[in-house]
Amino acid sequence: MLFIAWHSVAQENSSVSASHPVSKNDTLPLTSTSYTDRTLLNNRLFLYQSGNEITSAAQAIAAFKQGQFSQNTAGQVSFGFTNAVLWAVLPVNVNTVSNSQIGASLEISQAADTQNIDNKTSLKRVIEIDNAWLDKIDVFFIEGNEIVRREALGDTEHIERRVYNARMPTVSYAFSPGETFVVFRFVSQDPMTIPVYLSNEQAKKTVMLENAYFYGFLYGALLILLVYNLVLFVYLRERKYLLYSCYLFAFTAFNFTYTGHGYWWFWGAYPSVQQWLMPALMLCYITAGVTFTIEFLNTKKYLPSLFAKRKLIYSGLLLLALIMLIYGNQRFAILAQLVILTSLSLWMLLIGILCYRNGNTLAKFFVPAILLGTGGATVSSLATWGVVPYSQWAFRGIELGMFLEMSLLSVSLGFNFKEVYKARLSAEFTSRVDPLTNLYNRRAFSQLVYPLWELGVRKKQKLAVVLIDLDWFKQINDAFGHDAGDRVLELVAKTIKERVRSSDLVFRWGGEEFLLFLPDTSLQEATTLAETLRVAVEKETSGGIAKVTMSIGIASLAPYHQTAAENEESNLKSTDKTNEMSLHELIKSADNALYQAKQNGRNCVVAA
Ligand SMILES: Nc1nc2c(ncn2[C@@H]2O[C@H](COP(=O)(O)OP(=O)(O)OP(=O)(O)O)[C@@H](O)[C@H]2O)c(=O)[nH]1
Repeated sequence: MLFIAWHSVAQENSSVSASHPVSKNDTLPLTSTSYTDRTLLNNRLFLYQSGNEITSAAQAIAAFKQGQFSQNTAGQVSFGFTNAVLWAVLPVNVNTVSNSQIGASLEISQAADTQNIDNKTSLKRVIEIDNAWLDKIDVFFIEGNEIVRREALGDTEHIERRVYNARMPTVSYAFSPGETFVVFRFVSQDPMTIPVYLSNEQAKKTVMLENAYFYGFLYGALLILLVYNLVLFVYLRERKYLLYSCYLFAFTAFNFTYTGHGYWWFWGAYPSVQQWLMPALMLCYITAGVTFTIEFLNTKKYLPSLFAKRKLIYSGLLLLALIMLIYGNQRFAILAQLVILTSLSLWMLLIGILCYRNGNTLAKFFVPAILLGTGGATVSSLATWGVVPYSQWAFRGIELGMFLEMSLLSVSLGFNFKEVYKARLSAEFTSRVDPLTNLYNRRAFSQLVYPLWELGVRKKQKLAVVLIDLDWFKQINDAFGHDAGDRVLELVAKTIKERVRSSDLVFRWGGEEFLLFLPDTSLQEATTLAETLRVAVEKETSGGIAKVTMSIGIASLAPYHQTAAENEESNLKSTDKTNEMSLHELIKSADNALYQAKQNGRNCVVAA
């Protein structure tokens, strides 16, 4: 049936000449129990790399049988950047007769692995090429002299051409008893890393499940970090968080291109998109990395020379994008950007170190984070180039490294959040406090007093306002200097603050004027306190720079007995304007009393 299905496709290639039989040792002996686990097959492949003379699978098999292919005994996985076509042959032998052991294992009862086609028992296996970015992958299955099946698995093909639904190019085949040649033809402008795996269906499913967990965890974590940082951006309005989210997003999108998730899930129906998305998203990732580094490390402050040149850097990236577009060669684009990607990591590292040396505490997270990311990416690149032995974990180095990098950067942004929060609290505090006397300033008045005022009025409590003005203070300044005047003001503030209740609010109301807001205090109690303060300040200052006396005016809110209707109305309008007016009037009244105290010869207390 497979033969019929693919016969028409294979017409041009269908005659295979067999001049020299292949030695038995060269073939892959396949039994129902062999190669069930996922096995890297590269050392069983025969390779032909000497040029582009071979143009069809038939020619490839002929050349193979003439001994023009050489066995990949080193198990080579990486073939670098090459425009050349790479042909590979995998000879497979399902032996049912001569070997009793093999024959015995070929029972129909091994239903998962065997299949009965035309009364012949076949062995079903899955061939997987563990690289999602290869442009063209043609796989031919040749039995006898016939090409019985051909699959086109590269990412320049429409995804619907793939019969096997998997992220990586995969084909499932039932090998008939006897000899089958699997011929591969690879073409790509990207780095040619070609790990070929053989397994049974179950093992393939297990690997897919493992990958689903791995990428589920990776993308889940990246998504959480992205949302977390977006929320922080909305809350804190700090561009750092937005840029970090963009950096995360750019990495994830770029990752989608080379892991094959993008092709598998999104743009498989538009294969030409994939070819340009890879360099385009790599460029986005680089730009996001540069912008994030400049902002995150606050280079404006810690490395101003770099900050001044940032436009030059962005222009360089734009120029690169233009050259790539005009040059129009994906291979060039990928190569150029791989060079820049490596430079980017080293650049980020260098900027991190310089900013750290210039005192940026955030850089102490940034440097190890970039080291982790770069380390992972380097391992992956080296595995891609074949410098370190290929393994799935080496291939995933970039993702693991980036995950660690992103996590560490998130920790540092959390740390930054704490710093920003502390700075904000301190800014809020300083904006409400007078730096000379450490008393509340006038700005803090409405924030602190109105709620207490509203509550006091509502609960019909006693409230008092005390206005204090130092006498002849100008003379102290004139006689001893402004600094000496400041010391006196500090001493007066301290003396007052030490003698009031913690529930009382003390404000520096003007230059040498203080206001005390005393909740739950009657006029009588406020007068007693004012008298105490007047005496204390005179006493405390008499031994210092200059003796200071104070004039004090007091006003109080006698419990304001509202009628039931008024009460209900003020309950409804808790921010009733009349309350504000009343407070204003109360202060005015204290001010009048203070004026009276000045008129009475100063150094006295007058209650309104
Ligand atoms: N050293 C110092 N002086 C201040 C400060 N704020 C206001 N002053 C001074 O306080 C003085 C207030 O002078 P006046 O308003 O004439 O009042 P006065 O000399 O205290 O006289 P009376 O209030 O009438 O008793 C001015 O000389 C201001 O310069 C300050 O923060 N430090």
